[in-house]
Amino acid sequence: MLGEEGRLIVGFSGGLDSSVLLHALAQNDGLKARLIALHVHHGLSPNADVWEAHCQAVSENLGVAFISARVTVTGDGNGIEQAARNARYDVFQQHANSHDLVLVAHHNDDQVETFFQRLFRGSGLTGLASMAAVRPLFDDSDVLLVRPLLHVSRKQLEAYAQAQQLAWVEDESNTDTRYERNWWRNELLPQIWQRFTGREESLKRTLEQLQSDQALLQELLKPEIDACIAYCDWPGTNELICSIAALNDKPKHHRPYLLRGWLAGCGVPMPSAAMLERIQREVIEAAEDRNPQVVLGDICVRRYQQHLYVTRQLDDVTPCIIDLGSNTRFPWAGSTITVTNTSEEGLASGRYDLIPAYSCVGQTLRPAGRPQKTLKHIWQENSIPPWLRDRWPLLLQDGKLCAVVGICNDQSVVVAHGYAVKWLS
Ligand SMILES: Nc1ncnc2c1ncn2[C@@H]1O[C@H](COP(=O)(O)OP(=O)(O)OP(=O)(O)O)[C@@H](O)[C@H]1O
Repeated sequence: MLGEEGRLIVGFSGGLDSSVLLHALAQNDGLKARLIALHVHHGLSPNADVWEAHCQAVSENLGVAFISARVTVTGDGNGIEQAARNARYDVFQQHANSHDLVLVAHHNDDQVETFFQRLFRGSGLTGLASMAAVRPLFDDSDVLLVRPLLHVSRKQLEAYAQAQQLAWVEDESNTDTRYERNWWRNELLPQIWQRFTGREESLKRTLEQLQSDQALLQELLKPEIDACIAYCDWPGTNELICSIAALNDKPKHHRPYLLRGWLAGCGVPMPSAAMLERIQREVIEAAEDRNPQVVLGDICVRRYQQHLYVTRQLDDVTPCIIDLGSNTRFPWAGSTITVTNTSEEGLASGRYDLIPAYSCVGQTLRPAGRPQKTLKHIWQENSIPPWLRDRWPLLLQDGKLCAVVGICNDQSVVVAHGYAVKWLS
């Protein structure tokens, strides 16, 4: 899989698994020159600095390039595990390019733990198929994440580490059974294997079968999913939207699979059957005149003009004064507004109030050569989705509405050399 220019970036925690992976790869001189040990310092453990120093020392001993990246992670319980994983994968993405492979040291015992965790979450085929040996780092990423040790057991890794006299760090949280994975690992799976001695191979085969069933299903569904998907560029909105007409065109029993495929493309990991059912009943089938929505964790699925959208929670906005003559970028509702000089007609430089539309009730605006417009007209004419209307940024000069950012300017403020204003997502 590795092209001539590619590097092998190993996610190196300093634990047993990634220590074995890094050591084994470094035994090959050809690969060693292309190896990078990438450590993510999550700052969650009081020992985080010690682990980082350990990883650096091991890498140097092996003669492997080492990078450490510090991240800030917040949350609690299982939430913090997910937040740490997300932060880690963002770091992997930042350090890799499309020629590189990112390697992590998940092994067969991890795979089995993942399977049982998902079984008790009511996952379907996609979830139960557990971790893929190779997949894109993110759905829209051109970097591959590879798990070369997925068929190797923890016992085999321990045997290798002992034979090679490797030193590794133990994450003290690994014994904390408040974390779901640790409970499976330390409490239940040992009992299962004691009762079903030698059955690891059967479970391995089951998982392989589930993976190939899943791959086949994805291949067969891809053309149908592609037919349902369109692109949009609203701020705070995932760029993939789903056409309800296209969805309804497909057999009813295909629709949950198509919704799942669309949501996976939006980076929403494995929604449950109950969530898909709610999207169908409360959003797709809601009355015509409604603006239905279903909240799933920190995202929201909405309907607008016969399309389904995934939106983030939009940040609050505070009115501010901006100077178009000097500044060019302003944070807004988790987005950024850019104001650029243009030779086309635009706004005169000077000081403006930038306010969200909800605090500008009743104002009207007259685009050049057109009749007076209310904000409602402007939203409708430009198909602005309802959830963005209240937060849309408006520019006021001396208390008078002069521009709906990125959409239109009032004729009174148009000058020959001005500024174009754009709301970036
Ligand atoms: N701090 C870290 N820095 C770099 N890579 C890491 C770090 N922690 C974990 N990894 C990589 O991820 C692999 C899996 O680690 P771990 O099982 O702790 O992570 P996880 O993403 O929480 O996995 P799971 O999905 O199995 O819970 C490790 O073998 C290692 O390759």
